[in-house]
Amino acid sequence: MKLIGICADHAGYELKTYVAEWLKEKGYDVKDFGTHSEERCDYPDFAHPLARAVEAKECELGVAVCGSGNGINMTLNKHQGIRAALCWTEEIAELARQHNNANVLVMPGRFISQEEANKILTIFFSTEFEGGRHQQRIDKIPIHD
Ligand SMILES: O=C(CO)[C@H](O)[C@H](O)[C@H](O)COP(=O)(O)O
Repeated sequence: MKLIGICADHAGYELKTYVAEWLKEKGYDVKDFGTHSEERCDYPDFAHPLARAVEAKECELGVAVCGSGNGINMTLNKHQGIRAALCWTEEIAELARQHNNANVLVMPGRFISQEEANKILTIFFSTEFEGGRHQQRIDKIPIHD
C-alpha cells in the first residue's frame, strides 16, 4: 500500500481534511503531519517534516495545502530531494507529473473548490513521469556546489 504524507497550515486545514478522505477512499495509506485545527499556525512547522519523510522515501508522495500555496511550496522546495509543484488546474497538475516528476502536490486552499481539488488529485495520482529529456533537466535541479 502506498503511503502518502499530507500537511497544511490553518488556511489549508479544511482542504487537507478533504484530501485525507480522498486518498483513503482511493486505497492509499495517509500520514498526516498536521496542522490539526484551524488555529493560526506557521506552515514551515508542518512542511519541513513532510519534506523529510518524502526525501527519506518513508512517504511515496506528498500533498500540502496553505492559503495561496506559495509559502508551503517555497518551504518544501528548500529540500534538495523535493520537487513540490503548486497546482491550481488539472493541466498544471498533469504537467507537474509528466515533465517535473513532482513528488509533492501543493494546492492553494483559499483559491480552489473541493470539486477542483478532486480533479487535480485525480490527474496527479494517475499520471506517470515521461522521463527522457525531462530526466536530464530534473537531474540539474539540485545544487551540487
Ligand atoms: O503563506 C501563505 C502564502 O504563501 C499561506 O497562504 C498562508 O496560509 C497565509 O499566509 C495565512 O495567512 P493568515 O492571514 O495568517 O491566515
